[in-house]
Amino acid sequence: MVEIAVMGYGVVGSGVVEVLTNHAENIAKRAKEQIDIKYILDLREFPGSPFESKFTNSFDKILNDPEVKIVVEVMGGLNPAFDYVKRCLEAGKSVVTSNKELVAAKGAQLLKIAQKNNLNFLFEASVGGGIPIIRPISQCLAANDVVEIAGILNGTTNFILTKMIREQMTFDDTLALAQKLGYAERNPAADVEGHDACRKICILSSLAYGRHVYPDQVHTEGITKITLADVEYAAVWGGVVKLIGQVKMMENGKLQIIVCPMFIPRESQLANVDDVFNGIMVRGDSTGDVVFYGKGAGKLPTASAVVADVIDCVKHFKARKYLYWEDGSKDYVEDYLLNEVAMFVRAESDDEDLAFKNINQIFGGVTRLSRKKPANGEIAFVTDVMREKEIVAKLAELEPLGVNVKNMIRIGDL
Ligand SMILES: NC(=O)C1=CN([C@@H]2O[C@H](COP(=O)(O)OP(=O)(O)OC[C@H]3O[C@@H](n4cnc5c(N)ncnc54)[C@H](OP(=O)(O)O)[C@@H]3O)[C@@H](O)[C@H]2O)C=CC1
Ligand SMILES: N[C@@H](CC=O)C(=O)O
Repeated sequence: MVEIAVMGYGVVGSGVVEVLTNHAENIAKRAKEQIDIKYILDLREFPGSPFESKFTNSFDKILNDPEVKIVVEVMGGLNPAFDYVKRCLEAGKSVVTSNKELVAAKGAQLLKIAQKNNLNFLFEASVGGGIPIIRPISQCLAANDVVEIAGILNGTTNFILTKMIREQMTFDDTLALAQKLGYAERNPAADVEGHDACRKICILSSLAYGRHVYPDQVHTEGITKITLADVEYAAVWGGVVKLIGQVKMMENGKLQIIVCPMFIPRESQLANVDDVFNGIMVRGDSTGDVVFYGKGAGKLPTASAVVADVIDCVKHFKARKYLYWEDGSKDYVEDYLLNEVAMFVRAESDDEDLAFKNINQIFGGVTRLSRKKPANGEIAFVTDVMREKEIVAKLAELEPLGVNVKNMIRIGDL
């Protein structure tokens, strides 16, 4: 019998307890040991719960109980999660977490402590919810040099964009529904401002390239500026708008990494990834493109990934699973303004013909887009591929000529 503790009884934590309870027999067969939840840590009390006797609000009780060999951290956030996880590892307990904020900020440090103590620190659920992606990158694709990873990494924003496009639901109503369904972060700004997707691409990059990429090194934009006009222009252009996290290894050894909404062509494998689903494309030098698809958020899909890690810990008490990356460095990530990109631009002008005369002169030609029922003075176009800083400079030149930019969306080469 292996005793474990679950810290956090929210969406994911309650799912973990449910999966471990409902599938106890099969899980025991796969782990070759019975798994017992000895404690559930939460700030709240749950009177009448079938697990009432297991609840505690004392972390020390878990930390100081030598019978507890594995701790599942599903509280979220950095504090006190970092302190608790670090102390559990130092006390000889393996840790499983779904907390991407923690892994993206402190992964290298926690992996080092786990390695030093010959323990496991596993986080399959931290990227892609129920989709297996951490193991495939670290094990199944290990023979490849990873050329690029690009994906729809946030279920909430993909759900919002899908509902806005298909059902004309408002942003606020769709976000409220995503929260009710347990998809959104406790502070949903992390979803809609792109920080959650940023944390996930940082974890994937760190894993694929062996050095920590910190969230503040990644240029990140969310979906709050996307309007139905942009969605219509994407369709006219021949694609859809998706929030994408993308990383490529450059020849100079630096990473090109970004999180932002992109126009992606209808033929792209990611274009039809809708609702709460995530899609992650990993391009290996030997495999070519490998695409992972599934539910990226929600109670049971996420719990499934957490419990799989628990089983793996039980099976590997004496042999560490190899997950590791080194600390990062300041100059590891290329300035995003140096990236080569084509850009969709939506702007406003009093004189459309004059505006396009100036735009064509300054950009040396653009592709003009038009939609049915544009707003008064609305103009839209797609630039050729050039360094992003050149695009920004050219748009700045156009401003005094009466072209006021309303939104810019990168064209994804996916
Ligand atoms: N929801 C999802 O689909 C997914 C979530 N994740 C990640 O999993 C983690 C958990 O997410 P989720 O379950 O949705 O979050 P919830 O907010 O639903 O659950 C967190 C739980 O932890 C409890 N908690 C918070 N701080 C403490 C503390 N100091 N001591 C004890 N208990 C505490 C909370 O209690 P209280 O409510 O009383 O504050 C709450 O019950 C997050 O890191 C999230 O990013 C990952 C993949 C998918
Ligand atoms: N809020 C996240 C939850 C899973 O990681 C999302 O919507 O993807």
